[in-house]
Amino acid sequence: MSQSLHLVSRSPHFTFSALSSAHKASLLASLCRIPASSSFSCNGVLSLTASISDSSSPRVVVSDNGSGSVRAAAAVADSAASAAIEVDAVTEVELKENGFRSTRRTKLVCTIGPATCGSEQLEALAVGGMNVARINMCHGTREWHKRVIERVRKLNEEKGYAVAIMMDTEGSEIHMGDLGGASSAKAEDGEIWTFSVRAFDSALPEYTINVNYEGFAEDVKVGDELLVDGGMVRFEVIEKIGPDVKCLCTDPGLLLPRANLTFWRDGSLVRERNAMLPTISSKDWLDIDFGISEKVDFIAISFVKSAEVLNHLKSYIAARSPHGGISVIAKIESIDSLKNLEEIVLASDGAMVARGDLGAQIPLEQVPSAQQKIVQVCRQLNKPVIVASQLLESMIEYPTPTRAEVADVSEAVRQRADALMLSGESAMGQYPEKALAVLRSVSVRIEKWWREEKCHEAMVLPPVGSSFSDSISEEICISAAKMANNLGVDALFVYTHSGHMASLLSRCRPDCPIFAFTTTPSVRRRLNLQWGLIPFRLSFSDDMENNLNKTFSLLKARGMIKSGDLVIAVSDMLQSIQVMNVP
Ligand SMILES: Nc1ncnc2c1ncn2[C@@H]1O[C@H](COP(=O)(O)OP(=O)(O)O)[C@@H](O)[C@H]1O
Ligand SMILES: C=C(OP(=O)(O)O)C(=O)O
Ligand SMILES: [K+]
Ligand SMILES: [Mg+2]
Repeated sequence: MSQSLHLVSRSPHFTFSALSSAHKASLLASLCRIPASSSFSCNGVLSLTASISDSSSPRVVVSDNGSGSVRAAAAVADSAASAAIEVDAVTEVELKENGFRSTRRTKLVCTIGPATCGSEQLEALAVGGMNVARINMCHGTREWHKRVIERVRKLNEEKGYAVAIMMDTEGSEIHMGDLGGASSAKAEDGEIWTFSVRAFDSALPEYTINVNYEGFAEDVKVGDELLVDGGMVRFEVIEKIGPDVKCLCTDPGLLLPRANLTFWRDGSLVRERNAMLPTISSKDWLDIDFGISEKVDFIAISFVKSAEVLNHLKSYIAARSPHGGISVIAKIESIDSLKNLEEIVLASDGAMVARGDLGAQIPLEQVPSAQQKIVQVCRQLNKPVIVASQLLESMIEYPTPTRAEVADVSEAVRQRADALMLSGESAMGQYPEKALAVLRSVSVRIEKWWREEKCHEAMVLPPVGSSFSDSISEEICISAAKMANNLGVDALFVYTHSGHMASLLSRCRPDCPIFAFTTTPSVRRRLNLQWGLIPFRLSFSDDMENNLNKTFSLLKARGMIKSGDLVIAVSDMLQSIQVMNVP
C-alpha cells in the first residue's frame, strides 16, 4: 500500500516559505506523521511527497514541480466552457457581492406549508437563502407535497438554484386530529373538553378533540396532566368514559390541528405502551416509499429511539435506491434519543435538534444543554446537525423578532450548528421571507463576530475514520483547515466524489469558505446542508493538475475568483494538500 501527501506551491510569494524551517518541519511532520526533525528546503516552488508503505518507515521526497505548467494549461482550458461548472445562483451572487470571507456559513432550512407552497413564494425563499426545503408529512397530502417538490425542482432547473428537499416523517407520536377543518380552536380556563379515540363520521361535536392513539383512554388515569404542544395548553383528566376522556382546561390557549399530546403523572412524563409504538409507522413507510420515488435528498425520521431503526431504514433505502442519494436525518426529540445519542448519531447521516417535541418530553430548562450536547456530538462524529423549532416563533404573527429570539438564533450559530430551521414561521406564518432574512443576517453577523474575536475554542475532534486511509483523509483536512486559518487563505478547494472529504473539512469550521467540487448533482444538493460548504457540480478527473486548471479558468470566467487569490486544495483521489495563488 502506498499513500502520498503532496504539498505544492507555485507562487513566488508563497506564504509557506515565510515560515521558520522548524515550523515547516513540524507542519509537514504533522501532515506526514514523521519525526519533526526531518529537514528540507522550500524556496518558491516546492513539492513534497511522503510515501507510507506497510513495512518501511515513511520517506519524504522534496522536488521541483515545474511552475509554468498551470498557467500554460489554464490558457489552453476553454474559458467559454463556464457553463460546465454549476453553483447555486444565489450563492454566486452573494460571493460576488460580499467576497469570500463574508459569505454565510450557516445553512438554512425552511418548512414549506400553505404560506410558501406557490412557485413565487418558493422562489422568494430560494433567493432569500433557503438551502433546504422541508416538507412535513404530518400535514397535507402526498399529492400536495409532490407538487411542492416539483416546483422546487423546476426552480432549480430553470433558475439555477440548488435547493435540496427534506421529507420529514410523521412518526408514532400521540397527537390530536384535524379539528374538523378549523384552523385552530380556543380552549378557555375551566372548560371541559372530551379527548376521544372514537372515529367521528360527521362533524366533531363541540369541545371534542380526536386522538390518534388507540391506547390513549386506557393509558391515562384520572388526575393526569395532559399537555398540548409541550404545555401551550394544559388539561387535567377528570373522568374516563369508555373511549372518551373528559379533561378540565387548567391553562388556556390555542389548540392547533394535529398538535402533539403528552401526559404527565406526579411530575413525570408517562410513557406507557405508546413508548412501544414503532418509530416508523405503516403510514411512515408509505411516505418513505413516496420520498424514495420522488428522489428527495433527505429523509428525517421523527422520534428515533435507537440506532437499529436507522440501520434498517438505510438498508431499505439502499435496496430501492441503489445509487444512493438519500441521507437519513435522525430527529432527537425524545428521552430515548437522548439516552442513545451517540449510537443514533453514528448510525445517521445527520441529526436534528427537534426542540418542539424535545421540550415536551424533558423539562424546558434542560433543552439548552441538550442542544449544546447534540451539536457537539454531531460535530465530533462528523454528522451535520440542524437546530429546529421556535427560533423565531413570534414572527408567525409579527414582522420583527423578539430580542430573545435573536439571542437564541445567535447561540445556535455560535455553537456552529450546520443549519437552522424555520417551522411554522415559514409554513404558515405571515412573514416567511422576513423570518428567513433574520436568520440570514443574524448568521452572517455572528459568524463575522466569531471570526473577529477568534473565539473559536479548539474543540477536540476525535478520529472518526475506520481505516488507515480514512485517517489520512482526516489528518489532511485538519491540517489543511489549520493551514488555511494560519495563512489566511481566501478559500479551501476540495474535490470529492462522495462528499466525505468536504464534510471532514466542514467539521473543522475553518475561517474561509470551502468550495466543494463534486461530480454528482445529488451529492452537491446534500452538501448544501453542511456548514461552510459551497457545493459546485463539476466533472473532474484523477489528475489534480488538470482539475485545478479547469476550475481556475471556469471560476475566473464566471468572475468568482481572480488572479492572486490564495487557495488550498485537497482531494479524495490523490490525498494531497496544495497551497497556491490563482494564476
Ligand atoms: N403541509 C402543510 N399543510 C398545512 N399546514 C402545514 C403544513 N406543514 C406545516 N404546516 C403548519 O405549520 C405548522 C408548523 O409546522 P411544523 O413545525 O413542521 O409542524 P408541527 O407543528 O406539527 O410540528 C404546523 O403546525 C401546521 O399548522
Ligand atoms: C422539528 C420537530 O418535529 P415536528 O415539527 O415534525 O414535530 C420538533 O418537534 O421540533
Ligand atoms: K414530523
Ligand atoms: Mg417533532
